[in-house]
Amino acid sequence: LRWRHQHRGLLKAAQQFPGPKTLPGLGNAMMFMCKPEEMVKQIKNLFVNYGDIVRFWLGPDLNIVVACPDELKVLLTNSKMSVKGPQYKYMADLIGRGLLSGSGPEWSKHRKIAKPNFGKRAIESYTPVFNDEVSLLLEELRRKPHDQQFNIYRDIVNTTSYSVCRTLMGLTKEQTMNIPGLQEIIEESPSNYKVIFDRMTKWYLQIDPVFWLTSQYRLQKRFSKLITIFGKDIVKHRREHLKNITEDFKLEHMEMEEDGMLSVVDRFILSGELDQPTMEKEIFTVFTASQESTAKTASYLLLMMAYHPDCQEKLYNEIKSILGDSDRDVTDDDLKRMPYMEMVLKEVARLFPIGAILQRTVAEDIAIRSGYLPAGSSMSFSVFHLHRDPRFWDNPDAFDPERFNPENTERRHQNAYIPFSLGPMNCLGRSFATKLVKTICGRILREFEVTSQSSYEDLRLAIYISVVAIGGFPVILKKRNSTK
Ligand code: HEM
Repeated sequence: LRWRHQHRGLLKAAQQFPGPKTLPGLGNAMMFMCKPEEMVKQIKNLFVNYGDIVRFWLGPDLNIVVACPDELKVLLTNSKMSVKGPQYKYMADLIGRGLLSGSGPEWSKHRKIAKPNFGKRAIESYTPVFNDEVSLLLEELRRKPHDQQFNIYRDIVNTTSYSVCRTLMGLTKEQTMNIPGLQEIIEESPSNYKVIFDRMTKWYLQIDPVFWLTSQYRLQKRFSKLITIFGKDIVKHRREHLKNITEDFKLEHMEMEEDGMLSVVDRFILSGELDQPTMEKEIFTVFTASQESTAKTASYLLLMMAYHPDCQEKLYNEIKSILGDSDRDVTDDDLKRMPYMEMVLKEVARLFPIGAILQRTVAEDIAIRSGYLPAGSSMSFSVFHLHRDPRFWDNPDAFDPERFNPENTERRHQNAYIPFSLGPMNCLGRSFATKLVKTICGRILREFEVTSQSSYEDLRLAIYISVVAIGGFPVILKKRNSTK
């Protein structure tokens, strides 16, 4: 009763929006007590049954789900919306309250420090490392038994992880190979994302003493130790490296707006703004935000090519016309001349967004349609559902890169496509990810034809923070005759 009295403003404001019936104490939390695969359907039903601005309660948290793209754009670009939602606190155990799950002065300071490494000039400087890592990947793929199906994500995620360590972290190849626990971190990351998502969606796991009794907690604790050691090792290497760099060089490069001569870790150290534990968490944040997302996107792209041989043929012809028959490095110029690759990647990011459901805290009342989002509530949005909303996409579940040809791009709803989110909290690594995915896929598809024993209709998806392919990424690679 006291809670109802204290929050009467929020309760009253909630009445502006339609939504499902609530249970005392739990609100609508039971809605998410389902298999992850069913969650996609549950959320869709909300929009079908209640329209495109819907309220639901996760215990005491009022969530307003906005599914109309124009309103979403206005909201996401509003500075009153630059606070991450309450569900991000379950990420904070592993990654702290900084770049990815934080808000306010700490988030903005860290984002500003890291930003030069994601500018155009910095991204250009990563070309040799990306290509070197993809060459190693190709060697690995050439060794795969002929005609055998395998989960290509497992190979690609090593490439993306090593690429991140050798660019954003500033490590050498040898240092990367010797980071303690790196392989375990790569392998255990997916189950740890699932723990975070389970806590976000299962009300009983949000009660700390209950969570502490679970095997998920033990898994998270073990993982937390691994990432601390990982962060410490990287900081140690970079502190040693920085001892040999002149002060003038450091000053000059710290001031540049776009620059890859210092790594993100160097910038964290030189800024003097982060203490050691915060730095370790931010290092893991950068690592985890980048290696899994790019590996998954590249794997989805290759799987879609296996499922859609006509698209693969078109893409192969484009790649071959630019790279020819030799296994040479892919440059920025090459990538600029691959418009079909761009269309395919956009379609992949439409169907399988990495940030599937996102949330912001409403810091002050914000007008929306004839009402307002009340301060203290959360605004949630499902990028997954927006990208498959039949109001904005014909035959939305079909894979069709032609949606993104210049003519159709002109015609489609501009705000209904937000794979990297929007506004001040949009993705920092967009150009990094796009280039790495294209380099990986361009060189694999030039050398191999990709097929699969399964088909697009067999693909089963679930949402655990990002969109997960339940059966993995099963492909068969066949070397093309013309490649050397
Ligand atoms: C295809 C790959 C990627 C996709 C689709 C993607 C997508 C996203 C999305 C949707 C967000 C918004 C999250 C939110 O609002 O809660 C985000 C945030 C972020 N991403 Fe990415 N991302 C990708 C790759 C990367 C890479 C390579 C990095 C490199 C470090 C990165 C770093 C970040 C960071 C730091 C944020 C937090 C931004 C902030 O809140 O200020 N991402 N990303």
